[in-house]
Amino acid sequence: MTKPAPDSLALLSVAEMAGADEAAIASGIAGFALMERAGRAVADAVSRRGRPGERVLVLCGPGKNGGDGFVAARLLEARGFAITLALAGERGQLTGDAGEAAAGWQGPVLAVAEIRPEDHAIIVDALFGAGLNRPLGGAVAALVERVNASDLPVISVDVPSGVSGDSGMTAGPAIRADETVTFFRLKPGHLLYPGRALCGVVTLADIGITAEMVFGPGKPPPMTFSNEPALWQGQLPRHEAGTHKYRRGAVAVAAGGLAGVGAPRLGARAALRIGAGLATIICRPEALATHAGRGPDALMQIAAADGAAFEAALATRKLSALLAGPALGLDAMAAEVVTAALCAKLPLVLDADALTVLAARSELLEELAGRRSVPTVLTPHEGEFLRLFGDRAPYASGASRLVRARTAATATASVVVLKGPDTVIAAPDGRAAINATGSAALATAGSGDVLGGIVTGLLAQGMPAFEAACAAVWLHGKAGEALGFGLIADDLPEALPGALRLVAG
Ligand SMILES: NC(=O)C1=CN([C@@H]2O[C@H](COP(=O)(O)OP(=O)(O)OC[C@H]3O[C@@H](n4cnc5c(N)ncnc54)[C@H](O)[C@@H]3O)[C@@H](O)[C@H]2O)[C@@H](O)CC1
Ligand SMILES: Nc1ncnc2c1ncn2[C@@H]1O[C@H](COP(=O)(O)OP(=O)(O)O)[C@@H](O)[C@H]1O
Ligand SMILES: [K+]
Repeated sequence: MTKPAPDSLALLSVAEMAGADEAAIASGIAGFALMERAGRAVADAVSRRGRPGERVLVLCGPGKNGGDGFVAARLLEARGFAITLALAGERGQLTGDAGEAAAGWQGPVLAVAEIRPEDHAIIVDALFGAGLNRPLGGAVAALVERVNASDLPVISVDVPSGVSGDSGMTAGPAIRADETVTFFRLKPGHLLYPGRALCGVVTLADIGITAEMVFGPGKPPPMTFSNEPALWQGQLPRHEAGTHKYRRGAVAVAAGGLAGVGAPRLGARAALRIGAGLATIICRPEALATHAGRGPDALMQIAAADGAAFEAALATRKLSALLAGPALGLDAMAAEVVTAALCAKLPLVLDADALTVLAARSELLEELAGRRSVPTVLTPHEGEFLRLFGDRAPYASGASRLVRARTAATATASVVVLKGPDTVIAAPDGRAAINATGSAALATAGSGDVLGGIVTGLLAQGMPAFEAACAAVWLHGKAGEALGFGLIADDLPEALPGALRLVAG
């Protein structure tokens, strides 16, 4: 039995956050007390950026997000800030806790159409949060455009107005914040683009909701996480002094012909760097001499002329995991290799050409992967995902990356790594993690081949598939961060020892 994932890394959907609020209220905290603390956290964020006497514009919406804004306005005025407060909607609309918060504000309430953001030093965006249910329109949309054009510091309450907390997506205009103050736990929309970029710095505030209230005994465990080491660090491979190379795991990488000797080698090199004991390239006969003439010398190579020879090669190498895809090719032999790989009883990573070979045949993948008793990991980027699963519901590119990755993982009984600046890792059991390491420096040829090799190397060492994929994505990102711009994919495997030191126990 593995330890459950730490709830501190949980990302809560909007509905789960509403449940957390209810759980807190059921345990005896008044809803208004939560709002009071939320408003105070926002006021504190403003106080850290500004000085008393400065003009602060507080934009309030008609729901509880607006309620937080009214509380912040009251506290900031008491601290000596000069407040302009505008309300999107009618004061009479504000009910419950938000009504109580509005009643505590003694100052004038202006209409949004009258507001000139540029007359202020700081803007608080408390227009819409978890309750956003349609695109911003009318006077509010126009105000949002004026706020964004003002270039003034904006602090958003919970999420930038116009951003979905569940998906990070926008369906119309949205606030571009410098800081977003949110409560208890982050939401997926804080980590998924474009939400992540629109949030600015995210500040997580304690408003009195405790983990015990929300995740205590009898409550469903969280299923969505921020990809941090605490999620998988305990499952990283550990090797005792007496180990030997086969115990550290033997990786094979299925390669193509002469046209693509680089990509599989990047994968194999990464597998060795992450700790696999051996790595062998299985290539077409015409590429064997070229592979043999290239470094590193630790790599081995054998030739296979057809699918049967490939299967035979898999059987002779005491293998622990297989990577198929980088520069595999798209011909009939590549298709045979992919089928053989899916039928072999070996933990498997399918990337690049292997995913394209299966393009628009996701039902074949579902059938073959569904029969496997050992882990399968798919590592598509957006283009490969689209080719494989198409653009229809529930995979349509208009749907959240989190939903699409999860749906694909369940359908294919595989761990799906949907790559991008906000890579999503999803397991067939419903768990998912969103990654935040890395930078645009990783958007370079061969970077994904290295990632495939890292996952394979961790699988070869016996790490469970979801944790292996999460660890690989995080470490790949850290290797990219350490190298920065100027990196090429060849550098990434060499930066893995440094990234590993960050998490070595
Ligand atoms: N107990 C709680 O639930 C807590 C909630 N808090 C705050 O409460 C917020 C959620 O409050 P609500 O559920 O009231 O939701 P919101 O305040 O986000 O929005 C509510 C209202 O806006 C309307 N609306 C949605 N999209 C619109 C659009 N595009 N144009 C015009 N109107 C639109 C909705 O119909 C609804 O009436 C959180 O984001 C957070 O800021 C905090 O006070 C902390 C405690
Ligand atoms: N802007 C970005 N920020 C962070 N990581 C990125 C960014 N763009 C790409 N990456 C990462 O770089 C890798 C690129 O992989 P892939 O698209 O398969 O490239 P290739 O096929 O050239 O190897 C993925 O791990 C992806 O998550
Ligand atoms: K907001």
